[in-house]
Amino acid sequence: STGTAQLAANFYATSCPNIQALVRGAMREAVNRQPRLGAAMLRMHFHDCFVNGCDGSVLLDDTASFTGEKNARPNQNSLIGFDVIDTIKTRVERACNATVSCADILALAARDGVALLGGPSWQVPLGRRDARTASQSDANNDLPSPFSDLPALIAAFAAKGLTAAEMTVLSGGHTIGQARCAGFRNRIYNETNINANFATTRRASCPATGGDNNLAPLDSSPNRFDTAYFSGLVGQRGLLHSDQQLFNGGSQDALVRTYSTNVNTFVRDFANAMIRMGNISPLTGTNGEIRRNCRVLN
Ligand code: HEM
Ligand SMILES: [Ca+2]
Ligand SMILES: [Ca+2]
Repeated sequence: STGTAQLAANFYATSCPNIQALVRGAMREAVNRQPRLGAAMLRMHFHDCFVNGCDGSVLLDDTASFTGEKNARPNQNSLIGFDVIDTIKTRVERACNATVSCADILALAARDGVALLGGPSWQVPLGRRDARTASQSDANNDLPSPFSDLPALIAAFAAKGLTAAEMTVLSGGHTIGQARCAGFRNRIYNETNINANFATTRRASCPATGGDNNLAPLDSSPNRFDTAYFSGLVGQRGLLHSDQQLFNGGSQDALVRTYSTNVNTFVRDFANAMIRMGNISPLTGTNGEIRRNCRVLN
C-alpha cells in the first residue's frame, strides 16, 4: 500500500548525480521524435505500480520460468516505448553502473513525459528496487478495464490505497495519448451518454467491425497535457466508457467540473496523486535487485 515507503528524491544524489539529466535528455529526444512516447511512459508507470507495486515488473520479457506482464490483456499490442527505457538504461548504466533501478527510471520517465507535453513537473521520490518476478494474471486482475463502471473503477483504485478523487485526477492522464478502436467501439455505437457529433466522428475511423487497432486520441489535444480531457467529459465526449463514468451523474461530477475549468487545481492534484501512486508497495533496502537490463533478471 501507499504511505509507508521510504523513498527520497535525493536517493541517488551521490551515487548517480546525473540521473535526472540523463532521463530528461533521453525523454526529450523521444518526445521530439514521437510525442505519444511521453504518454506511453506515463501509462507504463501506472501499469507497473498497479501490479505488485512500482517494481519494474512490467518491463520484464517472458521467460521460461514465468510469463510476464507484457502480454497481459491490458498491455498486449497496447503498451509502447519499451525501447525508450532500454535507451535510458544503457546510458544510465554507462554513467553509474548497477545503481539505478528500472522502476525508478520508469517513474522519472513518466514525470518527464508529462512535463515535456506541457504538464506539471514534480520531485519524484526514488529508491525503488526491481522485482525478481512478474505476474501476467495479476496484471489481468488488478488493472482497471475501460468497460468498468464507476463503482468498479473506485474499487480498483481503493485496492491500491488510492481514493476516488485520486482515481479521477489520475484519469486525467488521458489528456495525452491514444486508444484503440476495440476499447471504445461499443461506446461510440451503442451508448447514449455521448455527444452525437463526437460519436459520428469517431465511427469514421472505428468501423462497427474490423479496424480493432485503429487509434483515436483520448482527448481533443492528445499531445498537450491540459484540461481538455475534463471539458470533454462535461460535453459527453469521453472516448472510453470508463472515462465518461467520471461524469455521468455520480460522485465525481463536481470534481470533473472543477478540473475542466481550473488547470492549476488539476495539475497540482495530479502531481500529488502521481507521488502517491508511485509509492505503491515499492521494494526497498535489500529487497529485489538493481536490474542491469530492464527486460531480464540479473
Ligand atoms: C481509471 C482507470 C483507467 C482505465 C480503465 C484506463 C484504460 C485505458 C485504455 C483502454 C487505454 C487505451 C489502450 C489501448 O487502446 O491500447 C488507455 C490509454 C492511456 N492511459 Fe489509461 N486507463 C485508466 C487510468 C489511467 C491512469 C491512472 C493513467 C496515468 C496516470 C493512464 C494513462 C494512460 C495514457 C497516458 C494512455 C495513452 C497511452 C498511449 O498513447 O500509448 N490511464 N488507458
Ligand atoms: Ca509492478
Ligand atoms: Ca490534452
